[in-house]
Amino acid sequence: MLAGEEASIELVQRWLQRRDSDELETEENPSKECSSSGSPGARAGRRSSLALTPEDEPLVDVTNRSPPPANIPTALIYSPPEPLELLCVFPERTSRVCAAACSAVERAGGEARSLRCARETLDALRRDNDTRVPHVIVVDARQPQQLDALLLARAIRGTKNTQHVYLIAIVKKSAYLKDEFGVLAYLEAGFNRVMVETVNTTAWCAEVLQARSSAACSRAQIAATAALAAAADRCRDLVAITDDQQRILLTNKSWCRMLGWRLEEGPRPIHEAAGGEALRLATTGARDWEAPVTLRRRAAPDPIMLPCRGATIGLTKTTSHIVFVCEPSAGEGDRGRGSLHSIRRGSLDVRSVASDGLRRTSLAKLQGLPLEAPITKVISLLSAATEGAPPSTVACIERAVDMLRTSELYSPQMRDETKLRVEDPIATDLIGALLSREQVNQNLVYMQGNANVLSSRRSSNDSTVVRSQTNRTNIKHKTTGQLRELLDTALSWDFEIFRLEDLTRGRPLAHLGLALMGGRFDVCAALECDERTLLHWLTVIETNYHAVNTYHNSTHAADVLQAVAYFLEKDRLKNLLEPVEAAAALISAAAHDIDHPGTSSAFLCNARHPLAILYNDVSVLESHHAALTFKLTLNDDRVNIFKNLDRDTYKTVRHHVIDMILATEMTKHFEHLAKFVNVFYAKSSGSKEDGMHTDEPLSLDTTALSQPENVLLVKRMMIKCADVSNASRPQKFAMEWARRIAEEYFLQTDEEKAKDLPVVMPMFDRATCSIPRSQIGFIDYIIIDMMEAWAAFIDMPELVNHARSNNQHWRELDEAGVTTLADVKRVQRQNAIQAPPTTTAEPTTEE
Ligand SMILES: Nc1ncnc2c1ncn2[C@@H]1O[C@@H]2COP(=O)(O)O[C@H]2[C@H]1O
Repeated sequence: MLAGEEASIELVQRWLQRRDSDELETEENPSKECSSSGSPGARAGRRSSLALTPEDEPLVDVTNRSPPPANIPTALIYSPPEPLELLCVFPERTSRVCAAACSAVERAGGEARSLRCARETLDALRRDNDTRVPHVIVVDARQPQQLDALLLARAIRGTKNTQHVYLIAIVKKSAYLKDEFGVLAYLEAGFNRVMVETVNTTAWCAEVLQARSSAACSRAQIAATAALAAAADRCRDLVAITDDQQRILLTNKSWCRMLGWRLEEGPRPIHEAAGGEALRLATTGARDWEAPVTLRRRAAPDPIMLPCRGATIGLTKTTSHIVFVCEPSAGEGDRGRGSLHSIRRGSLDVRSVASDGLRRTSLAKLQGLPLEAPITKVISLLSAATEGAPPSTVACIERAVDMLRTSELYSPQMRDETKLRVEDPIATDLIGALLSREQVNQNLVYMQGNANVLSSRRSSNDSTVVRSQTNRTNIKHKTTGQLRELLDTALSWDFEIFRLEDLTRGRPLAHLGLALMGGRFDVCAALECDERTLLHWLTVIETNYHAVNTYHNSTHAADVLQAVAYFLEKDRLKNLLEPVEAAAALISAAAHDIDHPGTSSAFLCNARHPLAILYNDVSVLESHHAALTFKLTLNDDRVNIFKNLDRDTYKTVRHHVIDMILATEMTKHFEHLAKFVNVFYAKSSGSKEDGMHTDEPLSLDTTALSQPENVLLVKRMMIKCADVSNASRPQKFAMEWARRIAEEYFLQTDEEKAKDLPVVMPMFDRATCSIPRSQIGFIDYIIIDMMEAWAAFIDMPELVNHARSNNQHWRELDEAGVTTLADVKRVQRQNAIQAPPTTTAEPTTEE
């Protein structure tokens, strides 16, 4: 093998290893069933994979979803048949399990050898590295005091040329069954599979054959990638490949030679080397482009400008790599080619211009497929409009098309973020944590043996189910005079929610739910269920909120339910929603934060909480709230408010409830808001690019309500606004909610520090955080825009008025030196906010 080839293979391998370790953070098993046997295999496929699930096949490319998938070189990925090589590491010389594995391999025509300790194993791997790397290594993990299997797996993975080796850990059945997430520690250490000890040779035979095939496939993929890297090395074009963060991972020899880089250089930001239009296109989400690039040479002061062709690669919707291929001019390459293109003055997005011959051919082929999405049509129309248009119009349209091609069409960048960052770090912390997932620290060092880093404040999912089924299933609703009087005001915006909390001894949801859902909105009629079932449902839902949470408890659920009920009474919604849709909205509100642990999704991801593993770090809490709502509802006929619905209606209600609960995820805040504004507010033609921040007044246009998908936007907006309506309530309520959420944030920070986890909102430290300033930021950046849009839609100006006046009040408190929880409590006391003690009403239980 040539020295350069070796270097590039090593580079690729390092790069694959890095990718693998990144993936470990995010691609764990989606379900418990998978975690025991199916998933390790699937994961093994993924560890070094360039592909390859059916939905990733090239067909995706033609649907014009962005970014485009790689043109996967499947022809390169083949695995020549080769005899199976097994290495067993068993401390016990006479192990019957080891004997069974070895005899299975011999039966399958392969070769097996066994070693007794980690040192021997690592020595053998290093010694035989180029000649005899086994396909499968089986490690005895049953006696940690004799052999530390996890340590050995890590060491094996750290050895050259072992990415494709299939690692199996052998455990005792009792250990395997003891902990459903126990396999995670093994997977993290680098094992592909955890297997219960067996002396059955047939079982071993099946196991090693599968493992061999997986190892061979993985080896073939690595070899194919190395071949592509070697091809790149032999090109005269300058090639660089970056990751999604625009850090250069791989460069070819021409790149290194011309720019003075070394092949083995680690990841570096592309902007250190390149600039110009090509970089702009690459970083704004274009899929395929040709544009000039400026490249900086280390040895020369002046940059060079070259034509560059590029592509954004991604096997899924997200970009994984960006490829730059820069064409050296005659004087700059090794040898002149004589047919070099001149650098284009303007940029050319290959896919947006129909004059490209190749593309026309493939388009012609694709036109027969029924795959055209509206966005494809829009892009085609815009591209057609460039024909014969003046250059400034072409440039405008090209820019618009670039933007349309990004997958983040509705996620505006926070233009004011810099200002916010400079002005107020507390607001930056809060808004950053609410709006982005980047707070999740993917590089956290895993705390070994502590896969179950549960918040001490949360109860486990399963235990909540049991609790809710066994307790209080037969509650009779008795209201005292005071409570009845209070519930009579349930449809006013200054409803005394905290008084309800007191009067019901922390069980406001069942009482308010019964009054609103059972009473005013007659959810029972809409769902064809009886009131007793509704009461049982409300009770179970309420029981599964954590009373210990200061904010995310059933009082918050009741508050959101009350806000949704209030909104539903507005003419616009009264005339819009069917009874069953109103019922779905109320159900979503009541259940939208069920089993909330009092910590954020980012916290759960950082702590590798089972829910984060289950939901792959995506919409963790919201997915859990929605799933648990249905689990609890369907589990028990006495609770099942949907039991009488026909199949179609049930499906509709389920769809609405899930959609609304998921809409409460704050990372999608601007996406939902932008969709709502774009659909229901007409923009003047002279407005700025994104319409959201234009100074032009927007005028309400409700004609789009005739389309059901737009009604969905209204429902999402309704629950979103209800969810954070606390900041648009009269001052005394807003203040108490702010105190409660701040306390919960502080507790999260305390817990993060205690457990040595990354701190999601470092400014939210109880000793130093200014609560008024957090509220000013929250209202300025989250509340005002949203409430303005919603208030105009449902004709409820007080939403904005309260938000503004609360903002003003927090500013005054800030100026007066109010900072901590104690300060806020003092102000509350001074204002006599808290209601005087009241006699409590008992919802009585009968069994
Ligand atoms: N008054 C407030 N101040 C700061 N953050 C808030 C306030 N009200 C709601 N939030 C945040 O907004 C989020 C909305 O979704 P969650 O209920 O999951 O969690 C909520 C809090 O994190």
